[in-house]
Amino acid sequence: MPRFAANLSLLYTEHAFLDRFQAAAADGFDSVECLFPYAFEPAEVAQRLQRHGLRQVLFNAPPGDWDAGERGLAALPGREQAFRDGFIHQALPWARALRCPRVHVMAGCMPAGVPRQALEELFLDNLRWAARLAAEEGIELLIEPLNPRDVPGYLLQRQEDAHRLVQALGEPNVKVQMDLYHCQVTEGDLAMKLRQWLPTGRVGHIQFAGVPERHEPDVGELNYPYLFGLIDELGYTGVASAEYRPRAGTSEGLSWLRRWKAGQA
Ligand SMILES: O=C(O)[C@@H](O)C(=O)CO
Ligand SMILES: [Mg+2]
Repeated sequence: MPRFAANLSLLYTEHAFLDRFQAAAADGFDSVECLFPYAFEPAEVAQRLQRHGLRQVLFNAPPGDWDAGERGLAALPGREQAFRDGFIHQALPWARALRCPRVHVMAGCMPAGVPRQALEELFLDNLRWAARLAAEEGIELLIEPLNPRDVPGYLLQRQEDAHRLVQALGEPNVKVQMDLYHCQVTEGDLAMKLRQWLPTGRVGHIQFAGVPERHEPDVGELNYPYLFGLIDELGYTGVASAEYRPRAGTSEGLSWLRRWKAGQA
């Protein structure tokens, strides 16, 4: 059975952020992730993890000026220093403090007038630099294709592009974050995509949500019991994280988890 984690930036938003750890543990999760923890102190988040017996499995490196529309800096010309500062002074210390083994590095949205190849080259340079620092601490970096309906203009939209870049980079601690919600919106044919990409060993983390509204996995067009079974069958031993916007209450919407666990017992 995949190890399920709860994304605390999207789940449990009925609670203040620091109280979401307790709520996730009470519902039976043993692992959590979040997007950006930087408004808090690493020690207070580490304390919540410890108090509730949780493992932090992922968070994102600083994405730049989110309110101004930035969605990552790693492929943005002119933002090299900001990316590197954020990685060294925020992402790495946070990963250390939370003993978190993975950091998602967002590429950014394509600026007008810059050829895609130049952006990819810059992305690779920044990733290589960050990957070598992260490797010294046993940390894995992830890159994630995002769908163009939610994040127009994002550099990485398709699984094949993320895998091509990870292969070109050749750093063993850089992998793909395969978000099945984004993948279904952009590409569809999810079972075949899982069969194509999981055996490569380049998928370092999975996330999921219902499509099209990004609610619970049992709401919408996808058949998650089948997909979870396939993920197991393909031998994936990593984490699968619930990254969705609950329709009406997080705990109330966890029947997909209860059903899956009952079926596995
Ligand atoms: O899918 C998402 O939105 C996240 O995993 C993420 O990191 C980008 O915001
Ligand atoms: Mg995601």
